[in-house]
Amino acid sequence: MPALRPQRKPVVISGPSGVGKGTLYGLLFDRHPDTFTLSVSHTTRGPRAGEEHGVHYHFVTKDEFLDLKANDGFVESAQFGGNHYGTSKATIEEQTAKGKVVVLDIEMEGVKQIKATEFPARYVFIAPPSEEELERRLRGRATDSEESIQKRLTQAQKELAYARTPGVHDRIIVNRDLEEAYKELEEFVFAPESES
Ligand SMILES: Nc1ncnc2c1ncn2[C@@H]1O[C@H](COP(=O)(O)OP(=O)(O)OP(=O)(O)O)[C@@H](O)[C@H]1O
Repeated sequence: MPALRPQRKPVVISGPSGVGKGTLYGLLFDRHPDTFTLSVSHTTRGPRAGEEHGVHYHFVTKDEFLDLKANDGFVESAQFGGNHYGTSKATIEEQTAKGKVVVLDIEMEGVKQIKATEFPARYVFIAPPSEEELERRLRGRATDSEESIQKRLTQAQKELAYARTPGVHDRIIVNRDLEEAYKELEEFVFAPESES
């Protein structure tokens, strides 16, 4: 690996569901222990069994969430199934201050929101080799219903179209061969500022 220290600017990773984002940054975390950390979101939903406050999410009340939002405390936020979710600026700053490179796994609307702020970040999009292969991976994962797979594929088309907009992403990585895609991601996150 390069002797270079990674830049500390947070890395925003996006891409369609099932493309392999989690697999790729999981490898990054395994192979570079203590270098990276996944951003911890805020949510108003209740914790599920085994979920810990401050580890999986910052669990907050709706009032706390809305207060933080009104005070411009989030780089991005959204509502799903009646619950609020958001990435707080303070959380990213605290994690960065601990010496970690914060990785944010964010969907397209969140990417648009972060890009509309002055928040310093590097943007990488993970693309599938083809829509057929994306469908194969979603099915192979065997975690989704048919309806959910169809929804994810429709959403994927929108994400791929947005990702083609010039200037949105600093790097687009096609996840065909996992090791090759991993090498590209590693090279991107370790590149000196001027190159990324
Ligand atoms: N290069 C690759 N070749 C073949 N299969 C892959 C590759 N990368 C990832 N996969 C497989 O594709 C499936 C989806 O990967 P993963 O769950 O990491 O996607 P994701 O983008 O994080 O999805 P989500 O956004 O829904 O969390 C997994 O079963 C994973 O093992």
